[in-house]
Amino acid sequence: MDMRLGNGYDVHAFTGGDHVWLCGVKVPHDKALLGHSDADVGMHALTDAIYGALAEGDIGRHFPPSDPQWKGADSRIFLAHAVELAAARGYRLANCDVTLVCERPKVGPHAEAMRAALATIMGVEVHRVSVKATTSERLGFTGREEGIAAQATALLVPA
Ligand SMILES: Nc1ccn([C@@H]2O[C@H](COP(=O)(O)O)[C@@H](O)[C@H]2O)c(=O)n1
Ligand SMILES: C[C@@]1(CO)OP(=O)(O)OP(=O)(O)OC[C@H]1O
Repeated sequence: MDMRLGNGYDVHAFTGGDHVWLCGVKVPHDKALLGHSDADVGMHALTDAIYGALAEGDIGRHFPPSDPQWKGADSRIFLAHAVELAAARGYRLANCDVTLVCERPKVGPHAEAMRAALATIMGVEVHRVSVKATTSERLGFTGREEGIAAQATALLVPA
């Protein structure tokens, strides 16, 4: 079997609130992210990267936003499903890399907790998981702090 590479991208808009969920970590903030689920934009991008590597569509195909079952859902369900699907196809995660794009909140102080949370959900060692962040130099919707974007890459190898 070949190794398989996937990428994922997601955006969620800010709304009123006092925390955001990012890569499985509850980060205090002066806004929240809007979504059908808990709006964990980083976890959604990573989930899509794994589905992409498997050519298994995207998160909305497996967990339709029209389905009330997923209202307010914990995004760990989605990531765990993608990893289970990979295992069922005979693959395991070699490594993954997530980039969060936002001016605020600052991700650096939470990055190690995020790596640990994602590794636990996926059942892999922490060294296989990277989480990093960039601002967009105050440009565009992320620069205006209207929302957060996330991009992820995942490499699957035969189990
Ligand atoms: N939300 C963010 C954004 C950035 N960082 C850290 O700051 C560094 C500099 O950001 P630039 O956009 O100016 O390149 C970046 O490399 C991250 O280490 C962050 O922690 N949280
Ligand atoms: C995750 C799902 C679940 O219903 O809803 P949202 O939280 O809106 O997130 P999105 O990234 O738009 O992906 C679509 C859905 O699958």
